[in-house]
Amino acid sequence: MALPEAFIAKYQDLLQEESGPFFDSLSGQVDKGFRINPLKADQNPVNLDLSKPIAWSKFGYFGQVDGKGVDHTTGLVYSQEPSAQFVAEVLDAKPGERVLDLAAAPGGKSTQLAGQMMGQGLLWTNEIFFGRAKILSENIERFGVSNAIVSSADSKDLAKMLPTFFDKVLLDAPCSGEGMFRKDPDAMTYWSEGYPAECAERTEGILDNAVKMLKPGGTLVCSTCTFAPEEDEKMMTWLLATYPEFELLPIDKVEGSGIKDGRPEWTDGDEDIKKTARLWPQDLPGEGHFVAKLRKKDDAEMGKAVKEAKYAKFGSEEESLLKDFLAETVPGLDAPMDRMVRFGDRVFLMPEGCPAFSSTKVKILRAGLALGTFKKKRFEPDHALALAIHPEQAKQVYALDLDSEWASYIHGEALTKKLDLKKGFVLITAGGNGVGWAKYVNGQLKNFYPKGLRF
Ligand SMILES: C[S@@+](CC[C@H](N)C(=O)[O-])C[C@H]1O[C@@H](n2cnc3c(N)ncnc32)[C@H](O)[C@@H]1O
Repeated sequence: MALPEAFIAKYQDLLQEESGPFFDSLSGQVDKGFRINPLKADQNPVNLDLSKPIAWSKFGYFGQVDGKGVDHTTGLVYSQEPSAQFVAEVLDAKPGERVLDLAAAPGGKSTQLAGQMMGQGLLWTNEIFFGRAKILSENIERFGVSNAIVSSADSKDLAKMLPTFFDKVLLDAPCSGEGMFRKDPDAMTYWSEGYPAECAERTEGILDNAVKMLKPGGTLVCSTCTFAPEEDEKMMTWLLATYPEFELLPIDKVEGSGIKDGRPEWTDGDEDIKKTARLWPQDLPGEGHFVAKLRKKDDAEMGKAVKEAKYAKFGSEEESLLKDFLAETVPGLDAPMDRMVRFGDRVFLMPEGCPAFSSTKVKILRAGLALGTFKKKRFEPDHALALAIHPEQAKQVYALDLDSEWASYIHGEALTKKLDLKKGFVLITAGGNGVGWAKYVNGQLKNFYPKGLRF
């Protein structure tokens, strides 16, 4: 791998005698990782080995996921580079909190935060580019997240809509990506000597909006996957000088992990910057990352109050259709009528304390848990519901035989089988977790696995 000459010169100068091991590590092997999803009922993977845990990630392991295997398809695992798994651990979202992931696609950190929140509270996950937001939304669905709003918006429009709304905000900034040179050599083609400064300018603009959405007393985590001080330590120095209501918080570097302090000498020399964290590929089995944790002081200004969403009541015919569906298909689901809302023909179970969607500039791709769709005199379950519930919440369940039935189900085929089931919807499971729906009719399980996902 030929590193850009200006990159070599820059890090020889910054790292001095450490630069040898640093450059050597960039031609070393890439360590792959994944996380187990604590939202799922059965947390024992079918095909993955859990013998190599990642020290800094509660549900993280070293290993490579098969993107077409049972573990990935049921949302039991999320494939994520080991160092990247440290970021959400630092934010440490709690059940019941309001959490924003501002630059979230494809969803590595958002799915990890969702696992910390265990379905309680509100996870707002945003991506500026609509195409990437769609991928984020699919990953949120596969992971079985029921309390997320997925949006596509510029941070300035989101900040107008949600001032001082969140307990915790993550900005995983779009950066110069130097930390990914080894994993993704294409990242080098975008790089030039001036690129980190350009990225830093963009990040300042995003941070101007991120800080507005955080409550007084709230926590902000900023991360990058670059080594560039312009986007890391210097960015934090800029933030603290521009927003004096913020202070740095120390990060637990997990003894023995190889995670290092930030470098005061690469910014204004203030020793406080050591509270930030650097993950270097020469020090640990992972790619390059930077993480900073900050607190907005309690006496910081509050923004204008954000209105809570109000939902229209269902007509009596629709309400009874919906109630019958829930009783006959997912009797174990806690779905109060006052949190259900209809968008077109689809019905969603909204997260608690959801704000009103008051800006047309903020496009909402997913709101809470999609329950299903009204079809004339019927109600059909949504694929998202199969991934979000545990098998014991469903009235009828059929566990696929992984050797003889998995491939045909995922391919969209019906299964002909005499089963002790009533006519109606059946949750199909694989490896102990929901993977989709089927309808049992006349000794046949009609396949409801979405056409766009079949393989
Ligand atoms: C480092 S990536 C996020 C990775 C993600 N957090 C994860 O863990 O999967 C940064 C994201 O910022 C988005 N982005 C680019 N320009 C942006 C801008 N001006 N404002 C907000 N986000 C932006 C990129 O499209 C990209 O998805």
